[in-house]
Amino acid sequence: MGSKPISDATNDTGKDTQTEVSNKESGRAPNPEHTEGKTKKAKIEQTHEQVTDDIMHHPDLVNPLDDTRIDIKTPFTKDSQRIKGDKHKYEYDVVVLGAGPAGEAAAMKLTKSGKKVAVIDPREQVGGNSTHVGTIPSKALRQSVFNLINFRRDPMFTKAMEYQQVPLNRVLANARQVIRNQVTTHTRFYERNRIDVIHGWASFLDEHTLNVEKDDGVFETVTFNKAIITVGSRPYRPDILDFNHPRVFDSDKILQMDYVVKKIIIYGAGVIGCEYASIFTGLGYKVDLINNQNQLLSYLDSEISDAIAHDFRQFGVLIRSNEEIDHLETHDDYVVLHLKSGKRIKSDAILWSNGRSGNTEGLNLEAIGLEANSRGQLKVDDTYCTGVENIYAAGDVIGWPSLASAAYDQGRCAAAFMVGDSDAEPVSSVPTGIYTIPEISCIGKTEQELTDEKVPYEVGQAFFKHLARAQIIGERSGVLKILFHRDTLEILGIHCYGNHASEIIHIGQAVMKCKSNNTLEYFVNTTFNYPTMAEAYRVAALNGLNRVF
Ligand SMILES: Cc1cc2nc3c(=O)[nH]c(=O)nc-3n(C[C@H](O)[C@H](O)[C@H](O)COP(=O)(O)OP(=O)(O)OC[C@H]3O[C@@H](n4cnc5c(N)ncnc54)[C@H](O)[C@@H]3O)c2cc1C
Ligand SMILES: NC(=O)c1ccc[n+]([C@@H]2O[C@H](COP(=O)([O-])OP(=O)(O)OC[C@H]3O[C@@H](n4cnc5c(N)ncnc54)[C@H](O)[C@@H]3O)[C@@H](O)[C@H]2O)c1
Repeated sequence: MGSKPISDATNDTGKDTQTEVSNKESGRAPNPEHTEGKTKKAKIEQTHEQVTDDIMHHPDLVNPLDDTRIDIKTPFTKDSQRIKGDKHKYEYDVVVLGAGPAGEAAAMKLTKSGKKVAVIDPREQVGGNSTHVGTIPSKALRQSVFNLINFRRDPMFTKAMEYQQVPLNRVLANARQVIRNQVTTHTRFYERNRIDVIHGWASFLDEHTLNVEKDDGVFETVTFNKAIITVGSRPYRPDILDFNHPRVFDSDKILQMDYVVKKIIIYGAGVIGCEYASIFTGLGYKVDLINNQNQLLSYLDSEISDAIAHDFRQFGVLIRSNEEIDHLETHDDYVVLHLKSGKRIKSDAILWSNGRSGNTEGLNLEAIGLEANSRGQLKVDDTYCTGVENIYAAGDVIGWPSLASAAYDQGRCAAAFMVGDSDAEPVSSVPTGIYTIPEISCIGKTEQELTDEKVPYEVGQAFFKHLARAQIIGERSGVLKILFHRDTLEILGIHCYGNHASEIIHIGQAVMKCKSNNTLEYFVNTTFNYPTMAEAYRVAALNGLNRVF
């Protein structure tokens, strides 16, 4: 049965979140195949008739001046070839479950490889949790808050502007617009690539059949030769908390917060907890950040972890380390968090940000002989194949690293393995990009790891406050650290703290990827634009070389 799990109420359909943009609002006709399937099929058939065997032309390329079709010289899979697909008795060559980044990348790779593809998702819009409740709204919200902070800091405006707290859902106005734009862009990708998007909850009937439950309670079956499960994840909700209470939030529900608070508890100091700590302090809230461990984001380079903890304290975050929830007391206008250590914290609201679970329980995995782990995640091999040979999985539903960036690449790779690409490689190295204020980004090894492995490394540092560009744009804190082998000068790790860190890291990543040229000398022997933030690499490289004797 493809019934929606009750605990998913706010997560996966996203219908009751205010970030969901209706088709009406976005000005786009609803896509569902169940309402327009016949018309679309007719259109596709018409296009096939227009494709003659001797001329290769793309049906989407039309000369804007005279409306004639533009011939293309390179080989192109004609629709007539594409929709015939592989030789089998099923409706689709491949069905993709979930239209988030992993599902989209898989679908695009498959359709470009000549497969007939359908994507199933219960949301009315494509984009997945990433676009509707995860990456996109949180990053757009962060940008609005970042702008607000800079606005308040600028002496030209501070006198004129009486600072007031603004409810979160008002600050989200910009995020809603970004979501609309993203949905429009991605909807076009599916349309242009002639991928059928079916709206409904998918669950397995057997290894080649899905049951799809539509909004109106109508069920439909879809048959497929192969499938990719990219159903993503949702916030983990422990039974001891009542998420229906208006003062208890998770990272999905927080986007609906429509009242102003003075103080908020964030339980869980992972990436989501830390990013929201920045957002809330930027809005002027007092934050109690409850960390189960003794260090913030303990997998980071410890200097960077110390730096973010220091800046959080400066901005009014009270970090409470090594704490664990006992229970939560809820009242109409406040909550009290009771910790196992005996502490009690009173606050206007609580944001629970302690982990996520894979969306597998509604999939009826038993019907295909698969089982998810205790976090709802699926196990896959190096080709993203599950234990069932025609069923693959990618993105958050397989666990590591649970990032939109990696989900997209995993989806594309899973599809590449599925179609037998000889150069396909699983995703193995992913940079960290944490959008706190300031940002954090890293790639490669940390000092602690290199010390444990007894690698003779050295450190080169550049502090943003000394860079001309940073001074011009008003960056006060930030550092770029390059860790390199003191004998070979090979770059082993790059750690960046400061605004634009998530962009800056990619310069170093590119050099590290060039195996034979991966040395610190690249940054010394290359002229950088001036003034730029990228200049930090040259400054850090020279700083590091001065330590080598
Ligand atoms: C607050 C927050 C901030 C984040 N920030 C970042 C960031 O800055 N950078 C980054 O890289 N990552 C970030 N992430 C992580 C990122 O959002 C996820 O890694 C990404 O969404 C995973 O993509 P996915 O394709 O696996 O699944 P999702 O985006 O979760 O999409 C899965 C889709 O599957 C659908 N689905 C579920 N069940 C079914 C079913 N039975 N049948 C059909 N469809 C189904 C869902 O409706 C959903 O649309 C953030 C996450 C959160 C929560
Ligand atoms: N900028 C970014 O890249 C970004 C931003 C936000 C979120 N994310 C992704 O979202 C994911 C969730 O982040 P988070 O901060 O909520 O948590 P997290 O994954 O960092 O974990 C927080 C804590 O919850 C525990 N936990 C995780 N899943 C659990 C489950 N199902 N049941 C019980 N405990 C569980 C973990 O062991 C950990 O102690 C992360 O994997 C992160 O990669 C990324």
